[in-house]
Amino acid sequence: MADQYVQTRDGEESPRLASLRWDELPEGPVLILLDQRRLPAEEAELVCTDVPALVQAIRTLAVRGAPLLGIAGAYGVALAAARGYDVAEAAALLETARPTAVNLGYGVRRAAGAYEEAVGKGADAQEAAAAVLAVARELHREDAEASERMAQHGLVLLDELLPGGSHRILTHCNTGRLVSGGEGTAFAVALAAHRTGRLRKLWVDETRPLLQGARLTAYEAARSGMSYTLLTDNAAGSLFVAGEVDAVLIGADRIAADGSVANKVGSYPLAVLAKYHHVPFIVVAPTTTVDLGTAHGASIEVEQRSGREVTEMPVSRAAEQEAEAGGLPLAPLGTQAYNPAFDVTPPELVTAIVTEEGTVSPVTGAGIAELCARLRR
Ligand SMILES: CSC[C@H]1O[C@H](OP(=O)(O)O)[C@H](O)[C@@H]1O
Repeated sequence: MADQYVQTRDGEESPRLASLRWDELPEGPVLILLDQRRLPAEEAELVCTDVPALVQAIRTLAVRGAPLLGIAGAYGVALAAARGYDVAEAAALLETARPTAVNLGYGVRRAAGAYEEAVGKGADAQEAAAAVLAVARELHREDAEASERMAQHGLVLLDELLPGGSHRILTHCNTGRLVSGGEGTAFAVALAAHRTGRLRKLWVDETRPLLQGARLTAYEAARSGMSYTLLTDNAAGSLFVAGEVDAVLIGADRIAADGSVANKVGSYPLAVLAKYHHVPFIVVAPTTTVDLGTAHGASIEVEQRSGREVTEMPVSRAAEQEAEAGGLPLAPLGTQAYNPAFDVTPPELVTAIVTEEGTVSPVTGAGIAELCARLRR
């Protein structure tokens, strides 16, 4: 499917696009991805028939976003099992495709564990593959349910923090349906506010260099009929000065045990601005993003990406030409660029962390631990 992007009629939500789906074709099982590199100009699908193709899709952000990476990783293990590839090898490849989002490793290990358990109980290859697919589908469903619960917890928090019920929310990167089994994380809260008449404006940071905000969040906001305005990342400060931001809502890729939050680069400066201007800075993430095994934010590995993402503007071209061709130069040839994909916000700058299990505020290690303890009850 390569439909041209359609503008949503005001007030109507366009049908939900599946960011990822499993299918059984005559030639075998496949994982079909909505290629997020081509949005918003083109709703193109990417059909993955093996794990290397899925790893490449993850590395190039054809499929992206912490919760969806966990789901994609689990389906990748299911694809390996269903096609008779070495599952342990596939899991190792998938788990290391991108380093920062903890969800990826969680989804892969949960699926690979189901395979090992099935084989250990005497399952044959087909039965073991079915067990893995069942876990991938369970993870997909759990994330959709988590998304709904985060939206409700987020609405309650906004009502508490912002009486009056007409919110101007600034968001960064993309945290909607395109990164989730459901309606997303931070964007799901904004969507719930929109649906209940509480959203006055969604301010959308473009999110350089890959423009997840301009290309994806604006696309999702348009399809949802929201009132939204795009801004360059460096314009956010003047919005705070103008008193135009009631709250910041962002997602997360990894939350350390002390409450430090790794998220798309540019999140930390927003947290500092929010603190200075006494604006709530709210992180929305499922508990699959919490990593008690990482004690502090300083221990989170921040993915460093190619400088070409900064020095070149991708030029839309047929997917098969994507790999070798360069983009439109934005800097002199040979310019070196610093391109961390994420930054880390310390807990003292975070007003609250909203998860499907409830909200942690103030954000402390003890609060994070208590939240995770609820999971084990
Ligand atoms: C729902 S959290 C999504 C999270 O993932 C994004 O990173 P990327 O686009 O590189 O996968 C960004 O950090 C978002 O907050």
